[in-house]
Amino acid sequence: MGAPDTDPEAVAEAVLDTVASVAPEVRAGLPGRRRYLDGENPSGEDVLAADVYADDLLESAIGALDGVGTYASEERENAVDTGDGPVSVAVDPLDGSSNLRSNNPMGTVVAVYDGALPAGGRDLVAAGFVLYGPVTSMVAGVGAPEETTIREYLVTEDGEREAVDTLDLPNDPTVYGFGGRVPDWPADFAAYVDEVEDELKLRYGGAMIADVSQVLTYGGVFAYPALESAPNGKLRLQFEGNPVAYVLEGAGGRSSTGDGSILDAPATGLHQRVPVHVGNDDLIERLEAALG
Ligand SMILES: O=P(O)(O)OC[C@H]1O[C@](O)(COP(=O)(O)O)[C@@H](O)[C@@H]1O
Ligand SMILES: [Mg+2]
Ligand SMILES: [Mg+2]
Repeated sequence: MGAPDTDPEAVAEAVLDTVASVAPEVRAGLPGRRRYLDGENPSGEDVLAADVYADDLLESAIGALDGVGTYASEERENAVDTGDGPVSVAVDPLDGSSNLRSNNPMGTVVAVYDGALPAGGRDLVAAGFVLYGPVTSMVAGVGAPEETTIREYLVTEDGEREAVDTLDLPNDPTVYGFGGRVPDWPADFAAYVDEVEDELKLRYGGAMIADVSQVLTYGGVFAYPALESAPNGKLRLQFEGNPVAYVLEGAGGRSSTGDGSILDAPATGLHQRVPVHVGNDDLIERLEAALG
C-alpha cells in the first residue's frame, strides 16, 4: 500500500466525502437554475443551467484532491487533467436533470476508477450516488466490485455523511421501472416486460438514480434497455452504467447489458452508451434468458 494520497481506496473515500460535502451546495443552487441553455452536451442532449453549475462545483472540488489525476463528466467532451494521481473520477453531475422543471427527484452519480478513462467496471475502486429527494442521501461503496459493501448515508446540511445502514436487496421483489418508449422496445424485451408486469408494480420517475433507489429499497428491476432506434440504449457506461452496476451487485443483486454483467462491458469511449438492466438475481437471469 502506498502513501495515503496515492492509495486508490483512500483517494476514493476522499472523493465520496467531497461529493457529500458539495451536495448541499448543489441542492441550494437548483431553484435559480431550471432554465435550458443554448447548445447540447456530448451525448446530444439539452443542458440545464443546473447541469453546468453542478459540474463546475464537482470539478473544482474533486479536481483539488490529492491522488485524483483525471476528472470526467457527462457534460464535458474531454476528460480534464487534474494533476498527478492514479485515480480517475467520472461523474454524472445531475442525473435525471429533466426532472428539475417538474420538481421530481434527481441525483449525482460518481464512479472512481483505478486507471485511465475510458475504464471497465472491474477497475472501479468506489462508486455511488447522492439522491436529492425529500432528504439528501448517499448510497456508496469502496473497494473492488467483488468485495464492496454498499451503505446508505444521510447527508447533513453541513455536507457530512451519517451512516444509516448497509444495503441488501430484499428477497421478495416488488417494483419495476423501464425507460424508453414502449413501441421502441425490441420484441424480446417487450415479451420480458409482459412477464414481469404480472408480478411487480410499475414505479418509473425518469431519473435513473431515483428509480434504482426504489429497486434497492423494495427489490425489483430497473432497465434502460436497448431500443429499436438506439441499440445501445441511452445511459452512458462510464458515468451511469458502471457505477449503478457496482452498487446493485454490491448490494447482492445483478447487472446486465443483456449479455453478462455491465462491469464486464469493454470500455471503448468516454461517452459510449450501454443497455442497463439491474435488479434481483432471478429477474436479471430471466431477462438474459428472454434476450437470448
Ligand atoms: O426521459 P427518459 O427517456 O425516460 O429517460 C430517463 C433516463 O434518462 C436520464 O435522465 C439520463 O440522465 P441525465 O439526466 O443525466 O442525462 C436517466 O436518469 C433516466 O433513467
Ligand atoms: Mg444521468
Ligand atoms: Mg446528467
